[in-house]
Amino acid sequence: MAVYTEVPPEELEAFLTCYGLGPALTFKGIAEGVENSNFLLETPQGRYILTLYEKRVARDDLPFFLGLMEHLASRGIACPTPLHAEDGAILHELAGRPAAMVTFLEGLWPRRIHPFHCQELGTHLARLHLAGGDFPLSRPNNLSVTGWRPLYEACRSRADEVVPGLALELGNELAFLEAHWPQDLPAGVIHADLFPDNVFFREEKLTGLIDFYFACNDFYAYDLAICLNAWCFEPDGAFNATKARLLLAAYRNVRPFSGAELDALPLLARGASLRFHLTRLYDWLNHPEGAFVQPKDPREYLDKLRFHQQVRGPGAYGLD
Ligand SMILES: Nc1ncnc2c1ncn2[C@@H]1O[C@H](COP(=O)(O)OP(=O)(O)O)[C@@H](O)[C@H]1O
Ligand SMILES: N[C@@H](CCOP(=O)(O)O)C(=O)O
Repeated sequence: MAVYTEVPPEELEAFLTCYGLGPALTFKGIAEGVENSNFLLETPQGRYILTLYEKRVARDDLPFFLGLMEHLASRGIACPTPLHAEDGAILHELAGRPAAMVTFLEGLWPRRIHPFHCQELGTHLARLHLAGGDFPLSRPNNLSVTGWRPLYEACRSRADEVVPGLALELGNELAFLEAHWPQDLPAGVIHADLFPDNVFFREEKLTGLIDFYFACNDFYAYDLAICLNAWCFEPDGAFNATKARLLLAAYRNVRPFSGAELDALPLLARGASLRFHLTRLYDWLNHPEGAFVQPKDPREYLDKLRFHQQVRGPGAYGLD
């Protein structure tokens, strides 16, 4: 359940008045999500999502995230559009937290991934990358290679409680990635967390991309590597090369990638595996007793990492 902060009704009413909206016909906390408190709001003017930003989202990053959504939406990307209040600002305060309202997107995220989902995703990811090309703000990826060692060090002493020998295995992988991480692939704004629960579909068409709160500037192909991991493994852990081929082929129909990007994919996929393994491992080892958000299993991403360590070239992802 991701409602960390409750909103008193009188504060909500005053907040909505600032947007020229109101009154709330319904106002419900949304159980899904991890980072922030989200509410579905119905008003006579339509449906909106109200988000209160919790501790893990830095306030200074909010202009980047909200500005990016506005920029992408204005270029036809199916993402939430932030609402401006009557004072012109997007970001306000509610119940003691930074707060914003965005448009509601139709569709549902897929609980079971079919090949057509991967194909649609590839097309829309490439469009997102192109549309972000002239976004004027930038934000470094603090969860790229330089961010992994502090996370590793924070987990190291207890990692073997999760998998015997894990601290050594991760230490070796980290050293390898630090030594070989690419320097100069094509880069720009990436989503950086485009998991199935952040992508909505209706019938077989993609209708929405949400949750831009890890978006940053990094290699475009790293975003693809994140998606390969999140969309192209079956629940039993097997890699599905057909899904990967559809994802990558649809992407390159819109934004062709260079030979260097293609060659780097196995390494980027290892890095993307380590990134999500480490954040999950940290949360697994540090979540408070009785917390209402269940931490995700870090072992899933260890298995993905081990798969990519065996890959010898992009052919394993269904490409030539
Ligand atoms: N713009 C939107 N339109 C429709 N539903 C949304 C929208 N934004 C968020 N949601 C709903 O809220 C849930 C949590 O949102 P998300 O951004 O993933 O939260 P968190 O950042 O806390 O992980 C989503 O799974 C979805 O059900
Ligand atoms: N996608 C990450 C966790 C981030 O959660 P989200 O609800 O903000 O997408 C993972 O699976 O580890």
